[in-house]
Amino acid sequence: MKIYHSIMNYSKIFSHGKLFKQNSNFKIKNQMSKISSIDHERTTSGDFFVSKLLDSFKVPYKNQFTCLLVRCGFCNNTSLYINKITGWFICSHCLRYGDWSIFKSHVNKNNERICVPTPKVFEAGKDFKNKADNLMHFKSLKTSSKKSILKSLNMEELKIQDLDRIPGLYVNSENSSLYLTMMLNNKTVVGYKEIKLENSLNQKTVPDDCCWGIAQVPPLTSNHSQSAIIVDDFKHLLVLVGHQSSHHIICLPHGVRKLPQELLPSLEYFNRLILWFGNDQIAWNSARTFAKKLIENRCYFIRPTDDQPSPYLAFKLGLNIDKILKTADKMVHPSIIQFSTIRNEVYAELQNHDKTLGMKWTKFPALNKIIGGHRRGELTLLTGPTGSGKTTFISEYSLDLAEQGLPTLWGSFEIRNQRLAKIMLQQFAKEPVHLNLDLFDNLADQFEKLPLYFLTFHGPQPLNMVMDAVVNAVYVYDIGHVIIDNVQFMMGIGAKYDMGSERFWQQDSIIAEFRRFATYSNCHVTLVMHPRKEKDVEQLSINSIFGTAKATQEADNILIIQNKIMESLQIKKYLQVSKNRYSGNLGVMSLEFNKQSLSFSQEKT
Ligand SMILES: Nc1ncnc2c1ncn2[C@@H]1O[C@H](COP(=O)(O)OP(=O)(O)OP(=O)(O)O)[C@@H](O)[C@H]1O
Repeated sequence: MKIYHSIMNYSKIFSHGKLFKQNSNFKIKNQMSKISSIDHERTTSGDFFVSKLLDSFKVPYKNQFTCLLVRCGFCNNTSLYINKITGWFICSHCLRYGDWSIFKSHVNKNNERICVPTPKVFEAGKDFKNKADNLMHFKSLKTSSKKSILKSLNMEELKIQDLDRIPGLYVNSENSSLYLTMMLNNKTVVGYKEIKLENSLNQKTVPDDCCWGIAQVPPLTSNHSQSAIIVDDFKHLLVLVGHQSSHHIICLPHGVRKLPQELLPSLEYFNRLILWFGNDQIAWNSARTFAKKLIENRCYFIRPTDDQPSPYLAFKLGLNIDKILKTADKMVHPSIIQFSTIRNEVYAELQNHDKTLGMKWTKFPALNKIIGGHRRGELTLLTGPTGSGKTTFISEYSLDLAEQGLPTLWGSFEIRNQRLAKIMLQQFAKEPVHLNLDLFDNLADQFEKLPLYFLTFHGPQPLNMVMDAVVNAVYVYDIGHVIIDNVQFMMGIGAKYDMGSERFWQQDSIIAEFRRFATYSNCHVTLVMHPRKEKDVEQLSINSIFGTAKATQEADNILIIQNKIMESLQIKKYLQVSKNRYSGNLGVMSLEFNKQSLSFSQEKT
């Protein structure tokens, strides 16, 4: 079975800048053909077919954690990694890379359409090489310069000689910036981090969108150790290098924001990965999501309690780093557990009670009060009368979270992505963009940096196609929030309200599938649904949701946009929280619409 993946990152479209000024349809089609169409073959159970296909072509492979390792047909080294889930591949020696269809065309000798993969050119690596003439390796600096660097980083207590063993640490000639190289399989420089010493919070990763490597420091005691501690910031890496010597220490290029599949080959060597991120909810969620991608049974986690903060904070508070490392727990628990197994996790949740309530909306404080926040792994239903503003509201609601860094995937089955993006851009700009087109380029530059992705599906789609794209996006882009607008359009029943029993059954299976997906992937799913046809004057309730009771039973949260007709015949709107499984709090939030910014925000401007 061939399944075509249809995900596009809107930033890719905006990167052409003049979307609304030029012939947008043509540009978008062009972009889509590049980004979509990852040719997949899966078994009926949904597993990727790579290994089976390699078997059938008699291609020997070594089964690793996330990839299969094969002999490269171009350079003849056993250094070609194929991702087991997506089929994407790279040879760490000749740097040829591509998607599964390219690889497959090569091994399938009968195939007439052979695509030749091109070696990857790492622009950031070249850029670093150009800079290198003006850089000095940290190890070769004078002691006084090293001390002053540590002072700028507020880490004077670290021993200089410990930092000398970081292979990729450089300083510029003005002693104003540190550079930490990111390597693919410890061989090729593919990117770097630049840290301004006057303010170490001012750091950037090059390339910022998707770096294919990691920073890695080998252990002192034995180079054969296959255990690594993974951190999300260079400061944590420095602290750990100064405090322990038996594990490799790895710094991720994009912190807890994302873990691109392209850097997974660099982590294949390790059979034990200790994930030590900060002790906030975002870090904790990322650790759990990353562990799934890294293969859970080799992952251990430093649970985020007050006495186990991030490595840098632990160092500043004088805590015992070795002791904290010893608490690293396995991610995977057996099917049957006792309280002792989850005791630490429960303690961490109790200690971080406010953080476990979820990510707060900046624009909807009233919603924070009722629901607590936006939590991963939950299913939310949003309904409301036709034209009441469901799309407009959920667009702003999701944008608020994406602006705080939550990778978000939109499935807009009812309106075209261009229209949705236009709404979002107006909400982002807080003013009508069409009245001030000069703002467009600047706005689009900022907007394209948001972790927003859009399914290219429009109109009715089979559930398996949609789920396939969604599951793939979660894997590739670390999506934490999926929005489907709306379920009836996806099913192909548009605004018709007469559902036969088959339709009910179909909708139930869609909801059950998204429920399972949300729980398993620790990803929040928001489904927009039409209500049943009711008289316009009637207030909607949980029972007004389209379909059987399944939808309302499966949902964790139910949000209803209500129209209230005042005596003055004005229509006032409010959002009613009719179900909240987490805390049980129910309530209403008034919705004041600002037509200029298409916003319901309660934020004071
Ligand atoms: N509170 C409001 N007052 C006035 N206009 C609004 C309000 N909310 C949304 N709108 C406008 O109404 C139109 C329809 O909004 P929207 O598409 O968000 O509704 P919807 O409930 O998703 O519609 P549908 O039922 O067709 O899916 C849009 O032009 C939007 O700008």
